[in-house]
Amino acid sequence: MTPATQSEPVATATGQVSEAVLSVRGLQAHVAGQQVVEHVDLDVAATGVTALLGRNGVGKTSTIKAVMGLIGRSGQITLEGRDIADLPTHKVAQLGVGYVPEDREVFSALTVTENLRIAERKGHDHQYDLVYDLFPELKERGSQAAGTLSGGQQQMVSLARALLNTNRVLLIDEPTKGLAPRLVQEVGQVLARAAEVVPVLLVEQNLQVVRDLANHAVVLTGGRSVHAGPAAEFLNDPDLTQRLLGVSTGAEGAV
Ligand SMILES: Nc1ncnc2c1ncn2[C@@H]1O[C@H](COP(=O)(O)OP(=O)(O)OP(=O)(O)O)[C@@H](O)[C@H]1O
Repeated sequence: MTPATQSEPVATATGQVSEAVLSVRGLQAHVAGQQVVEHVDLDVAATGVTALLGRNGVGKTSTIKAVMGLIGRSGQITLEGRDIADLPTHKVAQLGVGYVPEDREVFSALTVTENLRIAERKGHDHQYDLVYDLFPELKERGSQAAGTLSGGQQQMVSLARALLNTNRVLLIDEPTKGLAPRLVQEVGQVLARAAEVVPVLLVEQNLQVVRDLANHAVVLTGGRSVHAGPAAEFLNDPDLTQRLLGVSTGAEGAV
């Protein structure tokens, strides 16, 4: 008998991923009466990291917020084939869509441990072993007020809160923003380990981090998805990155 083979996500001719945990089609979203997402199609691959890229203000954060139901949206959003486009945020989270917001949103006055406790989702297993294995420092600093942590440490708390619950997919918005190079590397390593247990949609401006982590890339311009395909292929095309991101990336190793 032929052993069963694990199927790998394969990019189709249109650049979409044939095996996706989360799929978005024709997404539109509004903030303060303004249409900030015009037409986004994207697939988050069932394994590894899918990067959501684009220049400032093209709608990356708004796309993620729209998936979470945090801003008004229309279009198709499916999680493992289930329609979640009309669900409120708490239901989307309950179904296993984890969200790590750009501004980290830790509760400053609460301790690190309290920040984790408050993130425990009802009806889910809570993976404290995984979290403390990834972030030993958070155990050591359990009784410290989160507001007194450094930016990098607060980012760890934010990631840990999402990883605590068993997610089907994690949406992570600019986790390395404003961090010193050493911390960028540290966060990158944590993300790599996180992506071994849960597929990730990652908004990230640091293209070296994208190069290190992402298998697939979706690129937005002006609220629209305009490119999807293998991340390495995209990053190795200096003309395309210049046109879509405004930066020219070179061959392997040079971002
Ligand atoms: N609360 C708001 N009120 C008005 N306009 C907003 C608001 N939030 C976002 N926008 C606008 O929506 C557009 C998309 O913003 P969004 O934050 O989604 O882009 P982004 O690609 O994530 O940008 P960045 O990379 O700078 O974080 C921008 O033009 C932004 O100015």
